[in-house]
Amino acid sequence: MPPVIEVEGLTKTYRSGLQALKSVDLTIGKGEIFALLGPNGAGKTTLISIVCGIVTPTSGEVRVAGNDIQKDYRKARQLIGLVPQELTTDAFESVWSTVSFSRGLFGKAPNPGHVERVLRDLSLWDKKDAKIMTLSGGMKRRVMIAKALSHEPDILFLDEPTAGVDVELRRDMWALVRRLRDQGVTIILTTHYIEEAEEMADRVGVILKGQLVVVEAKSTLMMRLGKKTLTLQLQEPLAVLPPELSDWALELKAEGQELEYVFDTHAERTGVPSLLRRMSDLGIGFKDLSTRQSSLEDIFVGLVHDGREAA
Ligand SMILES: Nc1ncnc2c1ncn2[C@@H]1O[C@H](COP(=O)(O)OP(=O)(O)OP(=O)(O)O)[C@@H](O)[C@H]1O
Repeated sequence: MPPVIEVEGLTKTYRSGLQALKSVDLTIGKGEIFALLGPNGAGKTTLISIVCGIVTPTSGEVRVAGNDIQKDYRKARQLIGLVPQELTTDAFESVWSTVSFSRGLFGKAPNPGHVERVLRDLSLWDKKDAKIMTLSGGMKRRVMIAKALSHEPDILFLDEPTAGVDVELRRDMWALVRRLRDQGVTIILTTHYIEEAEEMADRVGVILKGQLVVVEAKSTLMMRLGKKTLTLQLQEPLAVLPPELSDWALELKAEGQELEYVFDTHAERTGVPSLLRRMSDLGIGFKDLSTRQSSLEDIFVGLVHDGREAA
């Protein structure tokens, strides 16, 4: 996959003195769906705003399809569609004219066929003559996406695309993102919703306090950091954990009826067979057992927690 976005040693210190990005390195390949995850204030918007040329970096380099975002700004910017977090559309314009106008801003010749396709893809076709101010919040968000796609960008940035939207729109957006990817568009989305990254992304980057702490293929991230939880449903409830089981990280749940053991699937010894043997020796029987792979959410919570502890 040839690189389409290259970020090297990127830092941003706002005038207030706040360091929002601390030497970020990141390469994104053509046609990837990349999710940038992080809590509020981590630096996600700052990072994408720099790549889109809205915020000036303090130091470092960013290239978009080989074009330096400062020296070759117009070339770089033309390749990018940005759907910002906030809705900023002209209330009095119609959907059709605002989307067509956006295309013109990038110096592209009118192409009513393309605008129609975009509006149809976003279920906006029957609203094409409606004034923006008469649309619902979800529809306005669709218009923002239509604007970002109006000039046929190779790269689409979605800054928290589904914050505050209903389930239906979220599903539509996911479907749209997949279609765009199939057409070869590279997609970078920022999100707080782990489920969004888990559902959509090929790779995930986690940003904490301006530092990109992890960049991994989603599947690798889940495997590398993934833990499994073993739940044993006990035949007889336990009031307390027997001291003989203190070698295992166990927790009693469901009023003593369940025993939960979290283990690392990649550890040389998971501790599961020895735990079961010891329980049998102690006469602690179980009716049923199940295991659950930790989700990206568990991983993320763990990372945020570790990040806070390290800070
Ligand atoms: N124009 C600005 N001037 C000063 N500080 C800013 C400015 N914009 C953002 N910041 C600060 O930079 C840090 C990173 O903000 P940023 O918006 O990039 O985070 P984010 O990860 O996108 O957060 P959120 O998920 O809340 O959108 C925050 O501490 C924020 O307050």
